[in-house]
Amino acid sequence: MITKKENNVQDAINGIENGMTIMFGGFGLCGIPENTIAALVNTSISDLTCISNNAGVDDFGLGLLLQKKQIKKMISSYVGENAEFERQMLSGELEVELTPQGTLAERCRAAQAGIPAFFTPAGYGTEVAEGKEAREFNGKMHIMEEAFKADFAIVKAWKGDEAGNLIFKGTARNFNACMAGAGKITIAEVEELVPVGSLDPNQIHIPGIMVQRIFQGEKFEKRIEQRTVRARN
Ligand SMILES: CC(=O)CC(=O)O
Repeated sequence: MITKKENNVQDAINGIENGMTIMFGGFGLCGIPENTIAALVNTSISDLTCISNNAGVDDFGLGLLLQKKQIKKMISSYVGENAEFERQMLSGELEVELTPQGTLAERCRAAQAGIPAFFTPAGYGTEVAEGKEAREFNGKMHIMEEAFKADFAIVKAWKGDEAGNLIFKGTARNFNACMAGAGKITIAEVEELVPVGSLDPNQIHIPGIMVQRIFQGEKFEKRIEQRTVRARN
């Protein structure tokens, strides 16, 4: 059996370089690959294009990479809770491509499944449709969206084994499930890395073939409450 286990996060991120396109799983502050993000923050890697549902908050998630100005472009759906993101976008320092949330998910899933493009009605007649092929299906206009092309996909799971099989917990499944296998190399950080054979095959959400590198994260924060409070204020 080929082991995909990396001994630490530094080994897991080997090969990530300036200017690359990287997908990050997570929704809200749930299921964020935070150990990998922390390791990237400790490098001088810059000019990244990040594909992620959100841009984190000021002190968590992709917000940490934004603070260090390591991101050149964000492709996201929901970006409303990060002051530094807003500042960089309005000043023109950061390129931003906003995309409907379902389209974002499907562009990941298409990349995962090897489907080059698909048609969706979301965004037709808006700025999102600019420059895209439009076609009518069943009396309704659709636009063509292309699968993402990412150098790395970085996901967070609850449990995984050395063959890369993954189990997510609760809502942390979110974008992690459609991003696993959607980059040239998928890195999975897990709360618990277990020997092959110890996961119940019926519980596995992502088969190991989608994952090239796996490691056990050292520290996972519980941040849901903090963001709920911020959002209300
Ligand atoms: C509302 C959302 O789309 C959640 C997020 O911040 O990812």
